[in-house]
Amino acid sequence: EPGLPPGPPTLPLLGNLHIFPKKFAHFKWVLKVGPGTAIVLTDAAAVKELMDKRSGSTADRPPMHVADVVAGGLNMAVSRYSESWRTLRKTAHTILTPQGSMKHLPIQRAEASQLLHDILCRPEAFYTHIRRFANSVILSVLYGKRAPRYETREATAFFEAQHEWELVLEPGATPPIDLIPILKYVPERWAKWKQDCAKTRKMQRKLYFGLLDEAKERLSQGEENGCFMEEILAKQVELGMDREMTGYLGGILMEGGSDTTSSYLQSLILALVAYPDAQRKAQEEIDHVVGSLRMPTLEDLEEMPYIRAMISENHRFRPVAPMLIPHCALNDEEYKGFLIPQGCTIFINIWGIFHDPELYDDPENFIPERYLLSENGTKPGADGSDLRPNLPFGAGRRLCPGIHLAQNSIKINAMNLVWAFNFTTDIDAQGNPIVLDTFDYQNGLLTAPRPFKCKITPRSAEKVDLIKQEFLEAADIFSKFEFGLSEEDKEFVMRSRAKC
Ligand code: HEM
Repeated sequence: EPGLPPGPPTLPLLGNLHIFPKKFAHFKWVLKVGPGTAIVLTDAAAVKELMDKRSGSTADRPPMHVADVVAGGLNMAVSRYSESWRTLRKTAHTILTPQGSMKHLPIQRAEASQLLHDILCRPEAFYTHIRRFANSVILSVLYGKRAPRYETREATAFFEAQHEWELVLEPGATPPIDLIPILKYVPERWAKWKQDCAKTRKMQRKLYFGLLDEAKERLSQGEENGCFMEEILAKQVELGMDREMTGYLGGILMEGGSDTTSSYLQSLILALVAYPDAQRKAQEEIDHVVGSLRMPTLEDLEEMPYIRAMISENHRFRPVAPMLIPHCALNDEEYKGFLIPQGCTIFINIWGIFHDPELYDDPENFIPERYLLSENGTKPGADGSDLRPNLPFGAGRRLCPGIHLAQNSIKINAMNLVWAFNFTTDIDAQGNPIVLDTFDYQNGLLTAPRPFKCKITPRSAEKVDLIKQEFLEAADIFSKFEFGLSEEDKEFVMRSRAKC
């Protein structure tokens, strides 16, 4: 089409939907998605100009009928640029400020100490320990109620609801309703997608509103513990938040905060195993700054440039959301002579940017040192001025509102893990090393490494003692978040403490 950037030829109706990459995408130009146009930005200068500077024009999301059916348009991450989105977003910001997020540091640290302890007890289950950690932190921060086990009722209900939701969202899972709106009117008995949406809606509502009501109940009983929902409930009218919005805000923050944080940490472990030199350097640094007689604290990170570089490198190497979440143009925009038409979908291909050999030396390898050379890790002579450290968290007005909370979790755990353990290649039943494939990732908007095997061993007896001690001391903090635990949960809590 005249004025649009160059793109591949299109098929009638479905446009380029058939070639839309399901795997890690690394592509540049325009795709036609149905009758609408989709533009992929793989250029930091374009992201800065169009997504950051002209964010007022590019902060919409593409229409998504299934999201309206499942969450009544109140799922903040995919909802249109609307009055209700602004209210949800403003409410999230009032609580998730840098200071607000620091308020939750004690429970984040306590949960991080359980993560170390869980890994110590059952290293082979590290992958689900991490998932539990991330979910329990966000449950505690939002609703004041933790999940001591991966199998704890709320954690399971969340993972199951999330799984259904992801199935609904998977490309090809639903007919192209947003392109052919008449499909909306097919009766439910002939439209499996409608049944799937109804099921997802039911599961999400049961969990989100159930947790909200429990927090409300505890508040009325004078059992508050400073969680996010208590603050919202106290200011509900002033914030313009009704019950529906409050329920769905909790839901999206849980969705946004759970598997993203765990994906990051799972990728970090994958990288540490695959790049033993980087692991060794991080360990040397932390041993020098922290030693074996105490656990690391957030303040220590200031003295650990290598570990800070490793954290940035992990975001670059395996970004959790390689294409962010698609944006949509509210107005026609022009960029370098090309038209970005109103209503077009905009993918921000940060994967492509982060793996651009023009910007990075040897981009396909995990090399923390690059972030010691320049703030954005770019190679000598390359212009990195259009990049910014929080690019993995999104762009413009859609920038991740959970960024401060997420960064605290990442920092604490990155330090803890390299301080506590050696991560090495495991061997299979025949005694051969299990070589990890650092490309073996789950597909989707959000990605995570598929479960993988590695060997995790504590680095010293002193460290084992410190982990146990810190975990025992965390019991006090946990007790404020342990409500309505099942018998199995209680037994696990007792048993794991006794094991110390
Ligand atoms: C490693 C951790 C995390 C990463 C890498 C991450 C990344 C992202 C990205 C890339 C987006 C899309 C931004 C865009 O479209 O431009 C996003 C949106 C969002 N994130 Fe996060 N996130 C993380 C953790 C969290 C946490 C802990 C929370 C909640 C406390 C959260 C809540 C959200 C929400 C609600 C949105 C939707 C915002 C909107 O559309 O207005 N995220 N995140």
